[in-house]
Amino acid sequence: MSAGDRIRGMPTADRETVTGLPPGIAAAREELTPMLSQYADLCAAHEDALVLFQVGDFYEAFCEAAAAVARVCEVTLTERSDSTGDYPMAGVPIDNAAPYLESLLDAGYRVALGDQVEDAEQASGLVDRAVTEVITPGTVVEDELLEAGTTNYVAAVAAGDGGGGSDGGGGSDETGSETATVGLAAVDVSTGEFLVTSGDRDAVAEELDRVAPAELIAGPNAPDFDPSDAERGWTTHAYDTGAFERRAAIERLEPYLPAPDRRFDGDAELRAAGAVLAYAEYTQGDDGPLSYVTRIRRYDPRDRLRLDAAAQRSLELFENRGLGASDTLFDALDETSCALGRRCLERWLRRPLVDADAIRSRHDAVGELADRTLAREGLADALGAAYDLERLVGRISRGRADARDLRSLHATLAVVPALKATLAGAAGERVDDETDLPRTDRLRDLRDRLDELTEVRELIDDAIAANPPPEITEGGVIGSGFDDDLDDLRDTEREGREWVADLEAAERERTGIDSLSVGHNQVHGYYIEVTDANLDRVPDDYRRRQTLKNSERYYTPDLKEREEEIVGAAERADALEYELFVDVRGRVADETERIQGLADAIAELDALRSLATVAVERDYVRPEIVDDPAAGPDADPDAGVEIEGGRHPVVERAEESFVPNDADLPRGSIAVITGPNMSGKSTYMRSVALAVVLAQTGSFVPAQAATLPVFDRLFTRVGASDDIAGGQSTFMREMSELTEILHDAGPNSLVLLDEVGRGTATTDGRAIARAAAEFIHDKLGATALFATHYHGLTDLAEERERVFNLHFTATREGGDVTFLHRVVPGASSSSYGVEVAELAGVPAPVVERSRSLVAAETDGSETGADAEATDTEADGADSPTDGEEEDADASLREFLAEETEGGEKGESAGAATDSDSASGEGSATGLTAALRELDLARMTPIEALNALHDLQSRVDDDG
Ligand SMILES: Nc1ncnc2c1ncn2[C@@H]1O[C@H](COP(=O)(O)OP(=O)(O)OP(=O)(O)O)[C@@H](O)[C@H]1O
Repeated sequence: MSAGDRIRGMPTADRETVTGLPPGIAAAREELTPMLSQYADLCAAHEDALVLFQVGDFYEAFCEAAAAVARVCEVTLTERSDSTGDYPMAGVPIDNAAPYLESLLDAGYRVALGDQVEDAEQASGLVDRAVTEVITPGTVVEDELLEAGTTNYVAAVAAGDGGGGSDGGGGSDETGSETATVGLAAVDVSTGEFLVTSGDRDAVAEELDRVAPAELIAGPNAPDFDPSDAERGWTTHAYDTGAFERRAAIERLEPYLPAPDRRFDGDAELRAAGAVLAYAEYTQGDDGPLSYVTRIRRYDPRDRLRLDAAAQRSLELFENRGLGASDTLFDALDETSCALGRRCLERWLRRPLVDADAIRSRHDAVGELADRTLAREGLADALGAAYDLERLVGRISRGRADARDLRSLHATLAVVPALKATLAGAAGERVDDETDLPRTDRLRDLRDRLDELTEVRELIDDAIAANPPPEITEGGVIGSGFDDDLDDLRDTEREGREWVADLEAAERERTGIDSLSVGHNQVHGYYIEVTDANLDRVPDDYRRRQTLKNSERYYTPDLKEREEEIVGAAERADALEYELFVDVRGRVADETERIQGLADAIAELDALRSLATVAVERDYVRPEIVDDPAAGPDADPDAGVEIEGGRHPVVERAEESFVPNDADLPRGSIAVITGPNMSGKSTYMRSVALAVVLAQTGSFVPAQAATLPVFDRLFTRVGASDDIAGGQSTFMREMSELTEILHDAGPNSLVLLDEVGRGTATTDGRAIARAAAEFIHDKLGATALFATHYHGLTDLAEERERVFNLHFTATREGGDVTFLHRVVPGASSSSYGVEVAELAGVPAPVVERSRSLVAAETDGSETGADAEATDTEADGADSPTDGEEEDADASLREFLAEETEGGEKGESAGAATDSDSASGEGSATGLTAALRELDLARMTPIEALNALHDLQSRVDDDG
């Protein structure tokens, strides 16, 4: 579950009552004890957050906030009583806070951690506390709260000052409009990745879908997005409008990059970037700039294949709408070995490339790795040992890394030499005879970027113990031999302990008391214990420390001296270790940029290796990328999609015998695809779109051969997606998606339309489908695949130059239909809807009756047992009657209407194979009248069933 998922459905009222200062505390504010007064101050300073306040080993909340914590975290509500009154209190253990924090985030809270910031033992009076971190869905950095190998962004959107508005945020008329520029900035606080872009409202909305932030902060006058946030999986928080002001943004950005106002494309980007940084810093405890945010990357969404949310959803790139929730394209591609690679692959798939050379460069590398089995395997082994460097370096430079994190960094650096050697052909592999370097530029470049960071590795190796404890303040984190002073202290401590260890034997001998023992406890330290029976033999230099029931405990001046030496040395050693550790961590943090560079190289290498592994194991082929027609005189302006033996990358994993299909779509052409239900139309269309997405991501494609142009946008209108949450009817949603396509598609777009128009009455739907297809062909010039049950649409092939028909076939033997899943030229003649209904378990009487109605309608126009249509038949032989096009799947109502008007259907005299067709017109007409009289809207299911039963008996009687 992403952090964004967690906050869906959070009732707003809940949040309002318990963030900031709880009313119960506010009411008693004047008389609070100093500690609760400190709590009240922190709450008042964090109005949007629920404050958890450190008291000893617990994080506590009070009054209404306590009630919320108790409810959400399912902990007991207790009470704190002091001289000023009783206050409800609830707490969670600091040591095991993660699951409770997760519950609070799940419930939609932002949580401010009010930690003790001075040592309780050193403090005179009240311990100082401060908010060290505000945990929010988009800014969590705790590993326990983040999913491995994913990104977690907080984003900000800001309006520019276009429209003549003030510095505070811009003119409201302009910024609300669809064309005003909106800035978008997003940061992954756990890794430091930072993205900035801008565009009109729609472009930014689309980009937000790709970024998929866990949390969004919106500046003044920033547009509202539709559909709403909740549906898109993030939550929107208001944030200090001052942070969106131009001057404040510039000041905020200056420590990160010089002259920020010249780095961005316009004011809106600057404001969004400044605000998101302000928010990120605020959540990290306002300790100043986040030094690991070193790569602020601005980009133009047009530099990537644009895939809107509908396309991402319907192509099931990251989420599967069906039952097998993990069957997504990403899953099919993900053979990465480490979190860095996984995150990189996800980024690539969210933003496929549009530059032909950049695409080919990825294909080159994938090809080389696909050829080099040994290298692939060697890399997988080495990469499997790599930790998440991006998050590690984030923690290191935030000063939150412990010694184990540094060891993890070390372990990752330790694999770099192996990665380089493997790329250059270790294990006796022949790579490049002359250079011993990878064959492709891309892998050579990657090899150069694999920075071994030898000094950092050696520093950690020398400084940090091999198996350090999780705490960094209690010693044991620094290895021996690193610091002379520390070694001396440890020697002193060790010698002292040895002396104590020997003391028992020495004293037994000196005193002659065999039962004498030497021990230690937390309160009294070292002691010599003598039982009462031997007290007369206690020497004079023994000083009494403690009296027990049957014995006395003593110390000697020597023992005391040694003890002080041991304790002193241990304390100083712990303190020195901490200092040394912080110093080492700081020196490692100084190399943040280099470590991030290495992380990028490892990530890319793993992503490429994953693509190569998939290519080999699933038999993908390198697609040939044809140049953009604008690229030069050699480019073929019509070069379109040519796929031989293409497969659907996800469906083929579930289907044992997937049937490969070809696709030949010149640029600007429209394939109208007809065929029975369940025959494979949607799967086919998606296979083509997924081949495009895969190719532009840098992957090979599931086919025998493929030549593909570079598309810049991909649109889909696939399936009926209900939008109940968004309050839109299915048909309304369908039409708004269609609107977007008809507005924005162009010659470099690929458009998938699946059964457009089916959400409304057949006549209207058919008209809309046809008009849309004509518009796409005549005006937009986009390349399109159009699956439809409106067979009339197949006439377009005769009327328009670049429209052609494809259909899917099935065979029928007796009553059984077998889908061949094979696409062939021409249009189909049958929908086999009744057979699919039967497969789905519709009761036999209804199936039989439907069959007889269909037979009556077609009246022998079917060709026979083999339902496969010939081209002539398909492209027009099912000629319209009364000037109307005929649909093989015309609804029952339409059929009945036409039938009573006495319309004779079909001109061919071929006999239908189904025996029911013999039931003939006479009985069908009588039944029709009976059917027509039924008032379905007023019938209960039982009445309907009875009516059906009557009708059936009449058929039997007639029969
Ligand atoms: N090429 C293929 N090889 C094998 N099985 C396939 C193939 N294409 C589709 N299928 C199987 O057939 C099922 C139905 O396919 P699909 O949803 O594409 O049909 P459709 O023609 O779009 O149906 P409808 O018109 O009802 O929407 C798929 O779930 C898949 O299991």
